[in-house]
Amino acid sequence: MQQDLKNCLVGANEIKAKVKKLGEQISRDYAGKDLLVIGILKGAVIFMADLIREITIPINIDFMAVSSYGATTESSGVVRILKDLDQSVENKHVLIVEDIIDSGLTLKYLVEILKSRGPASVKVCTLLDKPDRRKTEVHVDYNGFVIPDEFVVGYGLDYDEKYRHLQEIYVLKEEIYHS
Ligand SMILES: O=P(O)(O)OC[C@H]1O[C@H](OP(=O)(O)OP(=O)(O)O)[C@H](O)[C@@H]1O
Ligand code: HPA
Ligand SMILES: [Mg+2]
Repeated sequence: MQQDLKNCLVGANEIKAKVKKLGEQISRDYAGKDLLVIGILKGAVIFMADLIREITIPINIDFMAVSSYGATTESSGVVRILKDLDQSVENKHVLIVEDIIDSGLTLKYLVEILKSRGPASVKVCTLLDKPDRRKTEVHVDYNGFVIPDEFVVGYGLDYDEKYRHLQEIYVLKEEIYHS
């Protein structure tokens, strides 16, 4: 496992401090509003669990599962909904929580779908942003870390469903996905 990783990009303490800051910001911005926080499975599961515990206002949570990466480091471009929300977003303020925005294709698809369902607003919170790889323009409201164009794993992020449980964010060695 350790031998598959090139270097640690974001350490556990740095993540913790950033998540706390994002939680505080979200709590301030949505005070007095009806907020539904939507975690995008599976990648966002760890970030979502930590983030919502730093939010100090009442919220509801729900999850959607979508997938466009399999055993690859490039988006297939086809975003599939594997699990939809359990509730309506009509007239609710919606905050999408993602682990990473890379090509932007997943987020663009999600924002379009959710906006078509009549929410009061749709905003986006991501832990990681890899702007060099964008294939489509997307707006991000809350952003943890801007990262370089490298494939990363850990803290929810996978390669071929592995490494999600790592506490920190690592760059994956290229030989792992080129072999
Ligand atoms: O900006 P993009 O290029 O669309 O990439 C970002 C998306 O890719 C990953 O999901 P993935 O399809 O790997 O599913 P997973 O969360 O279950 O790993 C990640 O969790 C984001 O949802
Ligand atoms: O760098 C990444 N790592 C893991 N999953 C991802 N999905 C898009 N980009 C990435
Ligand atoms: Mg993935």
